[in-house]
Amino acid sequence: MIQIKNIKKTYTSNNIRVDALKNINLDIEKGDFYGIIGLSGAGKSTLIRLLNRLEEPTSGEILVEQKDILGFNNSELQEYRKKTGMIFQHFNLMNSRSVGGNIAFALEVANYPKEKIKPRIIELLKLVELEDKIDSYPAQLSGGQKQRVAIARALANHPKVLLSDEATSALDPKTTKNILNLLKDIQKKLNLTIILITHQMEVIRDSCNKVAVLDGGNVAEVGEVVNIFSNPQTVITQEFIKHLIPEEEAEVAFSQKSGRKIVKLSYVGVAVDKPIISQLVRKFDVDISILAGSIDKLVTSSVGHLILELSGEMEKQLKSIEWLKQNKLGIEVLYNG
Ligand SMILES: Nc1ncnc2c1ncn2[C@@H]1O[C@H](COP(=O)(O)OP(=O)(O)OP(=O)(O)O)[C@@H](O)[C@H]1O
Repeated sequence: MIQIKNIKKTYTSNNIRVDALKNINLDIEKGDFYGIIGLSGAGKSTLIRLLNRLEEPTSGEILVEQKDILGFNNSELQEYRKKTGMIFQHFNLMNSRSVGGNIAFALEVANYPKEKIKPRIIELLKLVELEDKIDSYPAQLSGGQKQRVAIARALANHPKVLLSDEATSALDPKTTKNILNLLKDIQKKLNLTIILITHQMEVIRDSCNKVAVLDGGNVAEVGEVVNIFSNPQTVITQEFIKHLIPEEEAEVAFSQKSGRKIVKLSYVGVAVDKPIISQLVRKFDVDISILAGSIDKLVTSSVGHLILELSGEMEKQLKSIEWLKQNKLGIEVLYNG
């Protein structure tokens, strides 16, 4: 649905040159909930601003449904923007207008038929479960409610794509989950493609099926969230994931003893059900202690991590590790005692 090809963006101000995006290639399919994660300065906002043409790239191509959006004339661009909704970290609501008035604005500028505006507002407020707030003003709403209004406004003109620029970053964890659940529901109901940028891996975990990790203007890693979570390839991705499970590291540091090995197993989906530990004990006569464990419930599957301490004869420990590798479980030796 969206192809980003060889995109480069260089800013130059006061003779200082910043290569914000160096060479970005991404393929976003219809119906994806596509996450773009990166540290501050990685180029996330620049990329999303290119997608709705608030910025122009220095070079490269962006195709949306096979159309080159960089070649659009004014009326094509206007039409494209109608079909591309956007939500922001700070909601960007007009304080002088009521909830209904904020949504009406998006419809008015798109020349929506006057008599259909009120029914459309009611329909949108039902979708975001805020029908009773139609006459309230933004100042009377919580952060989560404001973001719901912003979502309703972004959907007013039946967009095909919704761009979310750190839309949950100003919200507490519980409200963040509510908003992500709402976005997932809406995506299914309306068959939307959502592109979400964030600096939080838990947001990716709780909402996206695919993710691109940006680092210094490049794509460090890209793929299905389940693959990236179970087997992150780059240090930057490993760091993002590590932040979700800090307590495991403390356990490992605390448990290091000579003659024992500590391994981390990663397994996906159905592998969660396999009796791995009992098989290991029976086959190799090793002793196993579980130091830590977690299951990340992703949108498409689950990824489990187990941190095990192996003890007993060294040869049996080594054979156990070999067997785990052969069984195609992700295995990393964290401590080689
Ligand atoms: N208008 C601009 N003029 C000059 N440099 C800019 C401009 N906008 C962004 N940059 C620079 O481009 C780089 C990427 O910025 P961008 O805002 O895209 O990153 P980001 O990943 O969204 O960061 P954050 O999470 O902090 O918003 C940064 O070095 C930033 O300073």
